[in-house]
Amino acid sequence: MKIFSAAQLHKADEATTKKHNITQLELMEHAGTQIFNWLHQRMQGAQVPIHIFCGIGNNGGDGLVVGRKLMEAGYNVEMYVANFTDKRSKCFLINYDRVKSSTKKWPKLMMSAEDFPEINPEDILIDALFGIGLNRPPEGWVKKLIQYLNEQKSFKLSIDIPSGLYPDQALEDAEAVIKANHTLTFQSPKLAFFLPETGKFVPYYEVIDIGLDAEYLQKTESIAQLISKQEVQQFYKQREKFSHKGMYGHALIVAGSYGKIGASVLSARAALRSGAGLVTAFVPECGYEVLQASIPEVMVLTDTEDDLITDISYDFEPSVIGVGPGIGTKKETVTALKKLFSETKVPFVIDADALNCIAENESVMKVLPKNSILTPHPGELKRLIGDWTDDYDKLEKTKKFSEEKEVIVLIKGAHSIAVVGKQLYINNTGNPGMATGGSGDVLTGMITGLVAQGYDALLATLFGTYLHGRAGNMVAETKGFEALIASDIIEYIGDAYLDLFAQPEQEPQQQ
Ligand SMILES: NC(=O)C1=CN([C@@H]2O[C@H](COP(=O)(O)OP(=O)(O)OC[C@H]3O[C@@H](n4cnc5c(N)ncnc54)[C@H](O)[C@@H]3O)[C@@H](O)[C@H]2O)[C@@H](O)CC1
Ligand SMILES: Nc1ncnc2c1ncn2[C@@H]1O[C@H](COP(=O)(O)OP(=O)(O)O)[C@@H](O)[C@H]1O
Ligand SMILES: [K+]
Repeated sequence: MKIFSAAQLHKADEATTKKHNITQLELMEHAGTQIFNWLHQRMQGAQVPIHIFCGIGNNGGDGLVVGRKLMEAGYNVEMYVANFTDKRSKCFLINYDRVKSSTKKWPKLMMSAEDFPEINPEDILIDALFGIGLNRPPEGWVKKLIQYLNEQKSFKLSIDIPSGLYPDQALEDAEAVIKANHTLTFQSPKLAFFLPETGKFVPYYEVIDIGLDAEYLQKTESIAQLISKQEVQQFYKQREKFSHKGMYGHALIVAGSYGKIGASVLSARAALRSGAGLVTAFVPECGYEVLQASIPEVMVLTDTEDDLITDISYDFEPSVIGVGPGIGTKKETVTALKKLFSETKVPFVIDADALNCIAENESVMKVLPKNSILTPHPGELKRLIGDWTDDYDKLEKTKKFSEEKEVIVLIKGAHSIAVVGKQLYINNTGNPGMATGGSGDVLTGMITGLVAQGYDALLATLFGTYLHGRAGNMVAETKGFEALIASDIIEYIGDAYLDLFAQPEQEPQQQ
């Protein structure tokens, strides 16, 4: 799914009204009606008090439409207008009048903190203060209003975006944002929903299709793409009946050091479970028995050193090399990596300590192979590209790094983001249970296993990240978050594949 910027959505709005010969007011009526339908379906006429807080722009206009429709349907509604400026939008004003003529009741005007209403915990709050037109942080009594609403225990529903958040630029005042329980967002989720500093204000959202011009949206290059099941289904390559293991690649996993051999076990097993034809693990001598005993399907090569990797040699042509988990950053390992990178012409998946070795040694950075897939968590990323001021600065710096080095960078996190030059691809699977040691090693193995099978670097990155998160979600369904460990993710890779094309369960048919 495409993620558009505020500017693009405003343009889509214009294109829609022009091309389909409808007015902005009609578009607003349609958007508000969709929100009303959503509420009506859930509330079925329940007389729970609903307080709607409207601003004076089009987001406020949406709130007025919702309020009018709810009142017409007999709901118990109170509407308020936060009158923070006189620059009311045209559609707001028309809807303001419509409320009066339809319901015979003016919304309550709020001019200061003295006008804040009393709210009970069981009431419902609808936030229509600011939408994507926010152009400065809320201040003064408006900020106080946001804080007052946040103090309430009531369920909070934001229209389009929690008020106080910018859709695609850095937050300036985290104390002036509605902490919404749910957000109904128009047409496309906003980039802010997926970034750690702002995503925490959007625990749940749903996209409401308000019918913006499909052709415009299709032609416009979005600022990011959200990768969900629908997208990855198209990546999947079916296995052929007469295929053999030689057709699914031979992955080499270079991982582990004394005390961290488990990292190589996790990566190698994940590569196998993802479907690689053959997997060889290259480990320090001390890892030999551990690997042979724990994964009979994996072949093992060892370094001449017992404790760490010092010279990576092998007697076959790997289809891909996944390198880094648990290898440490000792100088002998750095030297081995530099040699590997400069002498080997196969695709690389580079993770963990291999990234730290690159960041700490300019000479290794210089031989970083083009088209590699780098999978840093934010700590590793910081070592690679330097510090950033906010999430957007982080993305810009990562884009620059990706372009300069010609590599894919997967920034891991709650929503891992693959950065390929200027393009951003946002993963939509995973859960906080996966914040546990070794889950990144599993991901390295999975992406390596996919490249081995012939998926190109970008597809392998996106598909691997999706499956990793989906497998993690399936573990969480049975074990919960806390008990989830990295090995469990591997055990559910198969289920994550099966789930790609699983049909939703059918209701039993009545005779
Ligand atoms: N194409 C779309 O996406 C559609 C958008 N609609 C709604 O329109 C909204 C955008 O409307 P607008 O562009 O009117 O913007 P907003 O409703 O977000 O409001 C911005 C207004 O508040 C002022 N303002 C901004 N920041 C302020 C601050 N910190 N303190 C005080 N005043 C501030 C602005 O000058 C402007 O007058 C969307 O979020 C959505 O709710 C819908 O009506 C239907 C169509
Ligand atoms: N809160 C979260 N929600 C979803 N996924 C998460 C969360 N925390 C971590 N993950 C995922 O778990 C993995 C952790 O990787 P990493 O930090 O490298 O772990 P390790 O080094 O222990 O293997 C990443 O794929 C990341 O996206
Ligand atoms: K809002």
